[in-house]
Amino acid sequence: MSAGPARAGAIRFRSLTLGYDRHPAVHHLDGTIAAGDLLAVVGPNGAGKSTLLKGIVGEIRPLDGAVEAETRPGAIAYLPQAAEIDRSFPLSVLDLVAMGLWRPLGAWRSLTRQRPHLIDALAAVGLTGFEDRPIGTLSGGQFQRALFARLILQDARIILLDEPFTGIDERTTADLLALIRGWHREGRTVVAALHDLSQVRAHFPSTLVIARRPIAWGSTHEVLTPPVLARALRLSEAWDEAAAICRHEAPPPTDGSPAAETHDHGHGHAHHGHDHGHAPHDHHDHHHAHTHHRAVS
Ligand SMILES: Nc1ncnc2c1ncn2[C@@H]1O[C@H](COP(=O)(O)OP(=O)(O)OP(=O)(O)O)[C@@H](O)[C@H]1O
Repeated sequence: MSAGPARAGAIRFRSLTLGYDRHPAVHHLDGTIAAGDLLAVVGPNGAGKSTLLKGIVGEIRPLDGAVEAETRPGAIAYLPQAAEIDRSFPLSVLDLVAMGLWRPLGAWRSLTRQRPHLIDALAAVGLTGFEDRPIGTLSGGQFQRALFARLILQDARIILLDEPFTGIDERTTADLLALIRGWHREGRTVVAALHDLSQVRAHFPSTLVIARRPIAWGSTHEVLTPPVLARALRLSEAWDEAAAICRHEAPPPTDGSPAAETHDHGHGHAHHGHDHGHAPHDHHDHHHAHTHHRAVS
């Protein structure tokens, strides 16, 4: 891990602890996602994968430590889990995809000149001719394609995907994986929370295994081993939801260094809410010592 500010496209964690209502959900994560990495985040249900992505994009603020990434508006694109996206809003496919241009253009600028880009993005996801369809009439796979078209237009250097293939048909999954590989070839940083380990092995060169805390981080073939997965499951099952105590671990290797499991070193310390003293969703608390920190590269 380098000592300077996070390089453009890189994401650095400094003893990061994230949580809700003062209960930590991800503990003491240290390390750097290298610019241009294609990283899978895997772990049992409730392991903190979604929480980590929300912490990176700044939707929730650290209880402790920091995330450092590029601060330029639009530098990070984030696709939440399908369940978190409201499809009942009366938007056309074109309107939905055009939202990807809000950052570069502003919400109310004319899209007329951008229409060719929108049409190209729809073609890239196999939705040519769907421009005027209300989003509520799309199948799950078609809706996910439209969201990927929006990501194309966002043109972000860092792309975060939360379970992008859950409930999605095989053909759509294959097409969207091809888009992700294209983003990787373009040098973008892609981080995806995933649960299909064979998919991870086939398409993602690096993997971070978490179970509320980092278990292993490195090249996928070194990380996705039976002992690591068994340990993640064991720790996850043993997790006490009510606990406000965590154990600090040695940081896992990052940036392509050989994978290794992380180990407890018995340094338990308190994570009581009053030690941190702020509501995680209060984005206006400028006085708190542990604000979400996104360093300019
Ligand atoms: N908005 C919230 N408020 C309170 N607790 C939450 C909230 N969102 C998540 N949690 C809790 O944080 C922990 C981590 O959840 P998270 O959704 O990050 O896990 P995950 O690995 O993405 O799980 P899954 O694979 O089931 O989606 C869980 O105990 C969950 O109940």
